[in-house]
Amino acid sequence: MGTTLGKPFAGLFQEIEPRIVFFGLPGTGKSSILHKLKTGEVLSTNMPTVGLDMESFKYKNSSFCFVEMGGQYRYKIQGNVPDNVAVLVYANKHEVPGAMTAYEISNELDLASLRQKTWQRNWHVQSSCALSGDGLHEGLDWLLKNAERM
Ligand SMILES: Nc1nc2c(ncn2[C@@H]2O[C@H](COP(=O)(O)OP(=O)(O)OP(=O)(O)O)[C@@H](O)[C@H]2O)c(=O)[nH]1
Ligand SMILES: [Mg+2]
Repeated sequence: MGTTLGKPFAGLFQEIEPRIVFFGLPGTGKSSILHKLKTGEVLSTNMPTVGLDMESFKYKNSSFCFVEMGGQYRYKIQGNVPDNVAVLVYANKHEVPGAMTAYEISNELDLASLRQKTWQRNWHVQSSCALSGDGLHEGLDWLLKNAERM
């Protein structure tokens, strides 16, 4: 699943607070990731997100506002991601036996060639587990560092 970070980091939104669009296949753990980041707790419900949902929280003195797009097919969004955004891919459920590594996923998505074609769009794949919290803050750290450069 991917997140794109907009400006002040110029890009998807022209707002004071950075907004992050969070999308991915259904059931990949988007709501679980946001809940864990916001509360430190494991999300106890197992309900697909209807339409979209928004979660805001602070991390390292920065405010994050995530807009989760429900992953079910009927909520599928069309359109292109602008070039000048930071794109973080959470490779979630990494503790599940047989899960692809971050390296395998970046190969599968052919991120290296994408970086050459649109040099402004910076990508990163972060392995994560929304149950233990592994990798979640590392993803935010990457966003903070890379958004500042845009
Ligand atoms: N094993 C494992 N299960 C996870 C992980 N993250 C989420 N889950 C489980 O995956 C299921 C779906 O999680 P959600 O967070 O609702 O997934 P979602 O991407 O928000 O789904 P939609 O809103 O339908 O797009 C739940 O049963 C979660 O407990 C993880 O890192 N590891
Ligand atoms: Mg959800």
